[in-house]
Amino acid sequence: MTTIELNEENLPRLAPRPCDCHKGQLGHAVIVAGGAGMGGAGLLAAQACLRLGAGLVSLLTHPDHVAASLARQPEVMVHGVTTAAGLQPLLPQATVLLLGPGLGQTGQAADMLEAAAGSPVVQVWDADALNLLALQPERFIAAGPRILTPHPGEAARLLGWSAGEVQAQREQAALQLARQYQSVVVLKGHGSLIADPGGQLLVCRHGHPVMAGPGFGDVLGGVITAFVAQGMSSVDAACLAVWLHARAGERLAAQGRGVIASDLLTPMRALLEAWSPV
Ligand SMILES: NC(=O)C1=CN([C@@H]2O[C@H](COP(=O)(O)OP(=O)(O)OC[C@H]3O[C@@H](n4cnc5c(N)ncnc54)[C@H](O)[C@@H]3O)[C@@H](O)[C@H]2O)[C@@H](O)CC1
Ligand SMILES: Nc1ncnc2c1ncn2[C@@H]1O[C@H](COP(=O)(O)OP(=O)(O)O)[C@@H](O)[C@H]1O
Repeated sequence: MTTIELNEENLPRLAPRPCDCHKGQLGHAVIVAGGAGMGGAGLLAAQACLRLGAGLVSLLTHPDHVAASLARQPEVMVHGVTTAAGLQPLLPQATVLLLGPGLGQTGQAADMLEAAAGSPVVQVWDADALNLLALQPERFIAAGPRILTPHPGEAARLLGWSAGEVQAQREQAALQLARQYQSVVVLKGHGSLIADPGGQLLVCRHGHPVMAGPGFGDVLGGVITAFVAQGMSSVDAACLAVWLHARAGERLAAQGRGVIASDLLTPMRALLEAWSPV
């Protein structure tokens, strides 16, 4: 097994925007996230997606979260949705989907996930989408290409292993997940790994323990989605997002404990602009 270390020699770049660029060329990310009590997860993902350059971002979330989300981020189009039927009219607008942050694992969440899985666009599966997939893999076969972003606990559920077993053999776990689910996989945690079903494996050796807090994964999901929206391949989007996210965490490390996930947005944008000027 050859593991490629992500570094500035092999890191992909976003293409510069043409001067007549308009938002319709930068993708429409539809994010299905934020069940009862977890509105922040979807909002963090939506903000990150918007801040890393997606053309349009729609957040489909529990109705309880609509007003707060709009107040915090009016550029995001926020819809209160709790059923698969409510989701259907919005899905055809998507050029990329992000499914799962804070979604919950209720029957309605599963129905919404099943409806979204039928979309032909690239689908980023995170958090509760992964937990639901682990419970009923045969129900949630995606119509479009899929990127799975498990942390070690979610990876364990998907593989039927323990989290300890995943951590003891992270590279095998990432490759096995990519093969088993025929998806690009980002196995998160210290030394995040990116695997594809063909057996390609990359590792990011950046990042910092200040990132051990709520919502850091939700932000990563939003960033991957933003890069797919802007035309990157799934593997390139995953690599660039993981690297920027980890490097931004390192930049914040001097602030010590209490760095929060939304703090990543400013340094990630600065790093992206240095790496891939607009
Ligand atoms: N503001 C919000 O609304 C937030 C909502 N969240 C949502 O809360 C739900 C539950 O997600 P959680 O991730 O908290 O719970 P989980 O039960 O999925 O994961 C926690 C467990 O996973 C394992 N694990 C995770 N990372 C690990 C690592 N790096 N090394 C070893 N083991 C590791 C550990 O066993 C840990 O106890 C998800 O839907 C998530 O999206 C979270 O994202 C936190 C923020
Ligand atoms: N100690 C650490 N070193 C490097 N990266 C970390 C560390 N702790 C957390 N991270 C990163 O932060 C993110 C946490 O994601 P996740 O566990 O899904 O959080 P949440 O569900 O709260 O959003 C992952 O991208 C992970 O790689």
